[in-house]
Amino acid sequence: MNDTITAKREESETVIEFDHVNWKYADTEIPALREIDFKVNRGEFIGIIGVNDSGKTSLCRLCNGLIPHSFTGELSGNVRIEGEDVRNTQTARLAKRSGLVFPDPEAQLSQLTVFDELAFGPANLGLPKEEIIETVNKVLHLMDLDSMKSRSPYTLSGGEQQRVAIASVLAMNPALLVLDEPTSNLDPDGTKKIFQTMKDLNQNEGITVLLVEHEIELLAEYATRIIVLNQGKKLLDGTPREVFSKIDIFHQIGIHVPQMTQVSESAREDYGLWPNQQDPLTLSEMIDLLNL
Ligand SMILES: Nc1ncnc2c1ncn2[C@@H]1O[C@H](COP(=O)(O)OP(=O)(O)OP(=O)(O)O)[C@@H](O)[C@H]1O
Repeated sequence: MNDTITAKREESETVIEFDHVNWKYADTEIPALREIDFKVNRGEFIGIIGVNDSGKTSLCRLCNGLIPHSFTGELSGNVRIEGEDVRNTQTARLAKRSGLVFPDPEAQLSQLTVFDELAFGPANLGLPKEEIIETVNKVLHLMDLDSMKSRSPYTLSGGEQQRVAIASVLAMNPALLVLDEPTSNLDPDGTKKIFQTMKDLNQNEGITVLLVEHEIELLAEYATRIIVLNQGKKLLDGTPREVFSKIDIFHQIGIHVPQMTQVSESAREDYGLWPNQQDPLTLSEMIDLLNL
């Protein structure tokens, strides 16, 4: 790896910027995304929430140039990844800046061994062999996959396959990791492990994370910022505490807030408890609130 994944990047603070973005697929009437406007700073861990069809996957596709390069439709506004406009930049070049992980890891795997899977992207970029080997070994170690490097990715469990899919994206040394419902096929343990891996990559390796998820409790615990999409529009954007305090809005759009927040709000509304306290987001915050 030229600049290893642990090395500090010199580039600007903004990793990705959506500037009044509208997107409509060619064969549809209603735009999938409308007036989407936000910036992601280096080091953020962003959770994206929304009901079905709210535009989450479309937003992910814009984050690495799949839209507009692999989908036809109408795009207005600008998406810039580390300053480069996705419209004018080849997807191979964008892949070095922003990596996308899909819900179904198997669909993302294609090689005979885990090692080859990780080497595939860097090899396509034409990197020298020694550099590829060094990079792959580093990422295998980082993702705790050393013992599996000679195995076929198809013989691994769902959680292991998802780690390989993430590792193969990391081997491209992106500044931004975009994950579209990566835990949708995993059990609770596998899901928690993916969240913990994301936290480690974010905090220890400086990788900016944008994670589409339905796991509200885990997002409340791990994300530094939450964006809520609804009908293709950005409805809420703020820290988990700011966003999940809008309980009425969550009820309206049909998404639940963290259980502890809901219980705390009911306790205040129905029993007049802790009238001036902030609602907790997690169990440990609830324990603090109860002075246990
Ligand atoms: N390839 C496509 N061609 C045409 N329309 C599409 C395509 N992909 C998505 N759409 C439409 O765009 C809108 C937003 O879909 P998108 O998949 O981005 O939402 P989502 O929030 O990820 O949904 P889900 O949670 O169900 O995956 C929907 O109306 C969907 O039908």
